[in-house]
Amino acid sequence: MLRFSTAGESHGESLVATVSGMPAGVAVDQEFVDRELWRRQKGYGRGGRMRIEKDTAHILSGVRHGKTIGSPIAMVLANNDWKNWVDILPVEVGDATKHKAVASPRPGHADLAGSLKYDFPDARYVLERASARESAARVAAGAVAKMLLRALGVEVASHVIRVGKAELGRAATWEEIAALQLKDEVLLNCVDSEAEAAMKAEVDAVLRTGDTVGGVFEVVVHGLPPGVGTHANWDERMDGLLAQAVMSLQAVKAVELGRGVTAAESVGSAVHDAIGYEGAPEEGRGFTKFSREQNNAGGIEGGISNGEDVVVRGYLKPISTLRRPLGSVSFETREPVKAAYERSDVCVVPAAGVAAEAMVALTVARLVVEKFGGDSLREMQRNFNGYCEQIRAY
Ligand SMILES: Cc1cc2nc3c(=O)[nH]c(=O)nc-3n(C[C@H](O)[C@H](O)[C@H](O)COP(=O)(O)O)c2cc1C
Ligand SMILES: C=C(O[C@@H]1CC(C(=O)O)=C[C@@H](OP(=O)(O)O)[C@H]1O)C(=O)O
Repeated sequence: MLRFSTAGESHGESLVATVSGMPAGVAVDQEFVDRELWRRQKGYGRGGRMRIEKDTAHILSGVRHGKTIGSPIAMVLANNDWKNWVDILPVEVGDATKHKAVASPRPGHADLAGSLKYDFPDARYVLERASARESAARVAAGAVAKMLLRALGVEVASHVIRVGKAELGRAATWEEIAALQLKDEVLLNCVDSEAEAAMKAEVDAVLRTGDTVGGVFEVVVHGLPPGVGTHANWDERMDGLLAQAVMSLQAVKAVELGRGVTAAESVGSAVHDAIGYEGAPEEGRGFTKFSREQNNAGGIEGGISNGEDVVVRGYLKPISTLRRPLGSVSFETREPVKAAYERSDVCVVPAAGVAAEAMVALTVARLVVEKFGGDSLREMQRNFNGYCEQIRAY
């Protein structure tokens, strides 16, 4: 089984990611991993921390001469900011000001719920791990999953379709989304420059007023054959697994598959994707002779991939750290105070999209490993190609 986990606090020495269950023989491209990490750091609206960090994954194990060897892959990502925090982090309980204590919890962050749960006098202990700094480690792990998927012809990419009230307002093609990932400048990771300018204006507005803004990203998986995931058990359905994976990202508050949200207010005949035969789909890899003219299902029916692009949207709430903070209560005096403010992002939709690509890639890779098996990539490719041949002949 393909599994991954992360460790590390935002201002601790390093983040760690481990990935196990990868077949042997997958080429690991360090440049690709670091470019994925670079993409997660970008986007208009990020705070000062992104000028301090330059993320790179140091691979410690599981790779030899540039290829996976079937053993767990461990990666370390240094936190450059750590050196500015070494005297601060070993917190002595009680001295709030000296130790960057966060003693007036921020509504929307993990501060209050986490302090209550773990019996901490100071939310610093909680927010260090709650911080989306952790998503950098997920992106390193996701890059490895992407390299496995790529070896089978499956690609994962994302774009931004809403920031605040500004939206893309049209469907983007796979080619447009794929081309975005190659750009050397990232503004809001939107395929349309006019919509992107409107999104930038949303960020500028909150920058002026000391507020924050959320939005929606879309992750697309291209080239996945039908038959990955299963309807047979609730916890093996691809839709459920993707929803959990993307929802687990910091600040994501809703996940949509295909046109799931608008489908709820439409009639069936307007939603479902009629099935044709002998017409190769315009997009996709033409795995079978069955075709669809539209993809409202988002590439999944019955928890099983149907051969169309898998389309997952993540809805982000606005960032909770506000320059003009909401009301809170002091942990020390229990008096009403303004919530804590510290350096913060104001818009992270493009970065969250990149982190969600990683989560989607890891989820799809896990299901692909389960379906096609194999201890080496060669064995897996043989199984994969044999299955593709079988469904072509269906
Ligand atoms: C890429 C990324 C960067 C983030 N940066 C910040 C930030 O600078 N300040 C902040 O308050 N929240 C930030 N967040 C969101 C918090 O981490 C998140 O709201 C918090 O951990 C509570 O979790 P929840 O929103 O999922 O309930 C960021 C989220 C992502 C995905
Ligand atoms: C460090 C990252 O994002 C951080 C996520 C984050 C939060 O509360 O989630 C708060 C901020 O941390 P800091 O106070 O150190 O600036 C962000 O910068 C990152 O994305 O790599």
